[in-house]
Amino acid sequence: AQPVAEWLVHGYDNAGTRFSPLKEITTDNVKDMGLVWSYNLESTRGVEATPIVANGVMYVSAPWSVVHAIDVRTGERVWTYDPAVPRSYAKNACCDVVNRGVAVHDGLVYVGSLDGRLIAIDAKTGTKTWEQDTITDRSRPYTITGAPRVIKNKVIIGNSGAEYGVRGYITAYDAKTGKQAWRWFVVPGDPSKPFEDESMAKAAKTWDPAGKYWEAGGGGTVWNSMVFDPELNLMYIGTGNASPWAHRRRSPGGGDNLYVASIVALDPDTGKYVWHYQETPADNWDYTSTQDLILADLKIDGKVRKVVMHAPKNGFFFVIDRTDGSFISAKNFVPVNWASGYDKNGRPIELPEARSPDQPFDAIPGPFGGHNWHSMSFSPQTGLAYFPAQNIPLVLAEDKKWAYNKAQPGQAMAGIGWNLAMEVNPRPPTSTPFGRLIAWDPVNQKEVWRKEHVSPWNGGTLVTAGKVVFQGTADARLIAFDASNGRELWSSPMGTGVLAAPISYEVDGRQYISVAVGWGGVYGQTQRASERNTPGTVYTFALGGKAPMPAFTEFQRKRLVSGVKYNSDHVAEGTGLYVMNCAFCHGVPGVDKGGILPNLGYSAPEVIANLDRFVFNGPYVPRGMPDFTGKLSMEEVQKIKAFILSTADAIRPPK
Ligand SMILES: O=C(O)c1cc(C(=O)O)c2c(n1)C(=O)C(=O)c1cc(C(=O)O)[nH]c1-2
Ligand SMILES: [Ca+2]
Repeated sequence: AQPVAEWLVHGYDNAGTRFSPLKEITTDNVKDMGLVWSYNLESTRGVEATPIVANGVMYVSAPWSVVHAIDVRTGERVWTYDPAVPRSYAKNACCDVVNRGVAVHDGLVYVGSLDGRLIAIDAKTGTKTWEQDTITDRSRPYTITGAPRVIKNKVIIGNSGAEYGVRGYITAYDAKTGKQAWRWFVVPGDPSKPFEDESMAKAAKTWDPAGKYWEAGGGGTVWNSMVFDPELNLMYIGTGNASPWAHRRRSPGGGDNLYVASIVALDPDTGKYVWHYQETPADNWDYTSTQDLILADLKIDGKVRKVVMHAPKNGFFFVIDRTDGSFISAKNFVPVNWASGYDKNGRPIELPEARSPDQPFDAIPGPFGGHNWHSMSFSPQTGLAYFPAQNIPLVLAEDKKWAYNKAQPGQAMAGIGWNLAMEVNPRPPTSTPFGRLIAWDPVNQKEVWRKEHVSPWNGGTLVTAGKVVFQGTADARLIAFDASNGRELWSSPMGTGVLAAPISYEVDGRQYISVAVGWGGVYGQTQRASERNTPGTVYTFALGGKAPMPAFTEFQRKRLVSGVKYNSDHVAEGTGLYVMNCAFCHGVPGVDKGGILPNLGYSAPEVIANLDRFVFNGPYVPRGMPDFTGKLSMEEVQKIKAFILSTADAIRPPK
């Protein structure tokens, strides 16, 4: 049993509940909470880390996988460790240069670096003890954004890259020495070569080799969730979407494509596959199952069941038997238009229009998910799970011209190295965006309360024995809710939009709430819901805290670009080129407000006039922008310019 006082593991405990048993802060007195200290993470990109607090020190990772050690009594820096990720590597990260946190075990702090290394740092001194390259194939754009976990003296890490085309796997290393203990691949490799294990031979039967799925890697990356049941001696992971997204392109003859979009149970000693439950068979919509898993024992139909709970991107809340992976129940927690429900065997009942070869589909939830990685919590007191639900509209249509890794004219997303085999937004979406906090009863599979927020992309949650739920929001607040009914009890402004989950811990008999804040992640690259743009900061609160808030920085909106000549005949073609090559980082010119990356509608006229100088081996390549040399022609850049300029003209208020 861990001391209740600290926050030693990513999800608070092995079960990943994010339920703190501390109860000095209650629904009655939370209104008296104030700031105790704040700490500058010196960053401008998404902060997604759950801090770890061990022996009075907070270990938290910032963008670019930089680790900060902070004295929780004073908020002062103990040390920082920068793994010196080459900034040019950012082009390989689909969703910002984020890091979801460190693991701490036996005097060492573990971080996965964006460029794929696992590093052990001395917790006292902040110096490196060992480092391992976790990447099996350096010719592919693998990244790491997830937090490592330590299970039975092994430190375990997965990776990312399924939008680009990689083969997902996880690896365990001896926590002390860094020596590799085991590795489990999520999807099969080239079937003409020997399979790594039996589970891969079994999985290969669910892929059609005519799709040469191994060329694009197959996907199934493990980039977020990992929990552990010591009694059953099983660890559980959630696996990501397939590479490429379009099922017909990677597996033309059909097949479920194991083990993508699944919950998988592994033996933590050997890495051997034990069971799986696939939440989205034959995924076609980027429905990753990497969202936080939570283990609990729930009384269902009069019987206590050992379950794993999950609210993945696909919009259904799952309750699965964690002893053997058998299906208990699934119910949609947001509106869903790809499936009408799940049958008693746990298979989705798909709606036919969801996989049309010819028609664009405005999937609900869209590829950003009905729930993304933002952490879920579960209170055994209320029996409720708390998580941010959302919809972010995006229309997809199968890309018939797709071929792996070939930047050919008209091939969607090839210029940025993505292999989706999908065209994005071939027509404008009609579904409605929303973001809300949901309190969900997993036994009865129903929503108990909700709180609507002003925007999607809100922060993860913490729930405490004081019956308070804490959540940060996209519009830059930290809010306390009554866990039973969702009543808002307290809130504080934050320096910018919040993504990560708060934590709670006790030092010298006092309960603290901390949250690491920095807007970004995939949605935050292009959009924002707050006018604040303060650098990444850790805020720490307690009852009676009286420290002043640090000064907040305002987001500086520039002027809509104007005064550059363009040919309006180019706009139509420029629109498609812009969406395929620019939109994922820079958003819709002038319409999206600009997230953490510049919105090109607000560029200086000189930048747009000379756009080719930025696009072809430009000044931002060393900072992570892709180089479009050989992927776009000079004429195509002229067309992209016309789209940016005409959009700015279209939304400019009349004089
Ligand atoms: O398939 C992958 O390997 C992968 C990786 C990541 C990541 O590492 O951040 C994300 C996603 N997919 C993804 O689909 C997604 O929606 C997403 C959001 C975020 C984020 O940090 O905001 N990361 C990722
Ligand atoms: Ca993905």
